[in-house]
Amino acid sequence: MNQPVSASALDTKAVDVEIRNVDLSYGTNHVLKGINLHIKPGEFFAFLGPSGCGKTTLLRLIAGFNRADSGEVLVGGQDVSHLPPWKRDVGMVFQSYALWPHMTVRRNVAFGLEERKVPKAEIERRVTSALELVGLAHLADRRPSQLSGGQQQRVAVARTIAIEPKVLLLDEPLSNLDAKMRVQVRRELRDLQQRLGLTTIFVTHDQEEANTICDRIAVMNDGAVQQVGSPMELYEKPANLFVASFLGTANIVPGRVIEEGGQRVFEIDGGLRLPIPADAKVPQGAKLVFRPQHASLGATGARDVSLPGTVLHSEFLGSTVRYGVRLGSTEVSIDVPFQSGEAIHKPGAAVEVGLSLDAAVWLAS
Ligand SMILES: Nc1ncnc2c1ncn2[C@@H]1O[C@H](COP(=O)(O)OP(=O)(O)OP(=O)(O)O)[C@@H](O)[C@H]1O
Repeated sequence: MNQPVSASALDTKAVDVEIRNVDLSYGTNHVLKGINLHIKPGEFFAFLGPSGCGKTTLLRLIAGFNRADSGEVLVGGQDVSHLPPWKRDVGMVFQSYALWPHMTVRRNVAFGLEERKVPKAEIERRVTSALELVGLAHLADRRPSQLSGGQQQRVAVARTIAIEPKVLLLDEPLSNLDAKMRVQVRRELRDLQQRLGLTTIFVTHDQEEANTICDRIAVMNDGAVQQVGSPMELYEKPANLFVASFLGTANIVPGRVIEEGGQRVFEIDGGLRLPIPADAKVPQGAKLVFRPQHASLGATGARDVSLPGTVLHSEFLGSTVRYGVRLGSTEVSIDVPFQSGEAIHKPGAAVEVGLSLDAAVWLAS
């Protein structure tokens, strides 16, 4: 998909997508719970969450394959909640690609346009443009079985963009590819999306995939949106423990807030204490959360507090060493930059754990 082909051959105008107060149940299974989202025109947006949290159900709702029990879906300001899929100007790429095995690549891409009774010359023009955009023009006469997984995925994308949707919906489009292809194809998808400027919604349970290609992410759990933000916002300012632990490694340390000499202090389970910064918000029942790189061992860098810990194990990762350290009664992960020739602490070693309080947060579940 990396040919320098102009996207202007296909008519794709960016629109926004709004999901308002959507609820959906399958029988007694309440799958989507009061979803509100606003996806901006031209945005590459991800629904990210664990298996079964409702991502695909929400995507299919936007496509028109599912109906909400209540709430609305707006595309470009128009309420499409009661329109069938083919009248919504949205195109969906399915996880399985759903290509016709007996048709050539060209016929697969043309099929949706023929169904829509698009004039022949127009079909020819759009199919050629879509195949050029995904870099498959030279394979137009092959059948899907004669293509690699990545190429089949591109056919599925070409077939969808040929119908000139206003919104592109991608349901785990990389899940059938091996790890190396996934990295390549996700870059191609991002590149294509930017050239087309097409509002795109991407479903994945893989945080790295969402982080690397999406502008913003809605983190979902158990049918509800937990937080919406850029990958960096979600990583640095998670709204709750679920988001903190779903995006990257987070140390989650239980304890309680106590008063000591007129100052709030956090007493970690196991008895260690650290001051809580005056401006820190600490919800009821909150736990201390920090990333492995926001702590240090021994004299490696000045930190705000120093607490005694015991090394449990270590992993040499090349540029860093990841230590498992007991802090109070909790095990935490601490990443220490590796300096050539430096000794690695052995299990059982007593260490001073330095903590940067401005990078720590207190979060409730
Ligand atoms: N057609 C259906 N009938 C009944 N229950 C369904 C149906 N489709 C999905 N579900 C249920 O709805 C919930 C959400 O499913 P959904 O496929 O939206 O989750 P998901 O987050 O996309 O998961 P995955 O990453 O595994 O695809 C699950 O409990 C699932 O079993």
